[in-house]
Amino acid sequence: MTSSHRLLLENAQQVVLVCVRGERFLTGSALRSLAVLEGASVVVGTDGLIKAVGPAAVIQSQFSGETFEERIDCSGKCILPGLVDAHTHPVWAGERVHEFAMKLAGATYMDIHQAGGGINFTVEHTRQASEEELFCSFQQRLQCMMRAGTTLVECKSGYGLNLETELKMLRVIERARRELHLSLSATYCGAHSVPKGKTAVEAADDIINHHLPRLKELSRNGDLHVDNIDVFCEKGVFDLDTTRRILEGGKKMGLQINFHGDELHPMKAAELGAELGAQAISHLEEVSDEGIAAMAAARCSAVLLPTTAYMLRLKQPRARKMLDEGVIVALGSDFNPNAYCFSMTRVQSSCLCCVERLPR
Ligand SMILES: N=CN[C@@H](CCC(=O)O)C(=O)O
Ligand SMILES: [Zn+2]
Repeated sequence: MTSSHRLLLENAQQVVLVCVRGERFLTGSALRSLAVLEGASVVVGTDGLIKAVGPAAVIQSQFSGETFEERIDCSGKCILPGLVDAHTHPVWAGERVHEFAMKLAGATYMDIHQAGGGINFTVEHTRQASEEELFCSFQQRLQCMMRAGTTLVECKSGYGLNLETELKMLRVIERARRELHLSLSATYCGAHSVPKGKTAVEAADDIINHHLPRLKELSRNGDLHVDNIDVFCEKGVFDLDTTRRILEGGKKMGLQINFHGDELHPMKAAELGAELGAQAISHLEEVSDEGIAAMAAARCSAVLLPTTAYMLRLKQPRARKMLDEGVIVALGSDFNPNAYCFSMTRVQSSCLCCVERLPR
């Protein structure tokens, strides 16, 4: 009996597989020899999963007599895996274009933040927005990302800070996970900023005593799927101690640690993340040498955000040093109202600024 498949991508000049031995990541010198097949075909099954990849002649004989809903002649073309955007803040209301003028006039990210703008401005607008309104703008943003080649997006909450709005944002992400054709990783980021009227310690207590237990309950019932916990560990936001308490609380309920660290000031966030078994730490413009070594040993991924460093006029993260030390390096667009970039190919080309050339 002949079986039917969704798609045959035939005879591509190149198929980029990245790795062929089931590796979850490549580090160090392995990054110099990506797996690339010349003259190859790909078969996609009716479930949307890849059924076979191999030399065009082999695939042709293996699948002769079988039917495909669609066949695409890929001669002269290159097939790439979908791009992964490992850090975004895509659910929000309230444009912040006025901040660009402030930055051009010399204000730093923290000047705007401390004057009540930045994240605080977005929090006020996001609290007022309806769930439907947030979903519609989020959906449009995800479509722009998909058009730019992204197929998996890490999406953070963090513009609510109170439980009610954090849950509203997570429900919007949950709905997109169920309704849209791309993969999402959901991150609870209730410690994105210290809410007005609270100290960082009070905000941390509220998260640990109220937010996390409610998230646990909703996850247990299958109402929400949250994968990661995040904190903005930064001078004037959450210091190392409050960051540790919040991350440990999240880890205890089964969330992966994936947080903002060592962005504007050296905080020893990388050292903390390595100690806590973090899955990933983002930014790292100010990471120490010891932090890099600790991340490499702990197999903790560095999520670099070169377009943000460019837009905020920060120094670029030391990607070459991280790669040479064996750190797992990933990239993110950091899409947010202050860093409006949908495209991972744009991020990749900006990253050339933070990776010095390899010696030949
Ligand atoms: N640094 C903290 N969070 C975001 C910015 C969010 C915002 O400015 O709204 C970042 O990763 O760059
Ligand atoms: Zn961020």
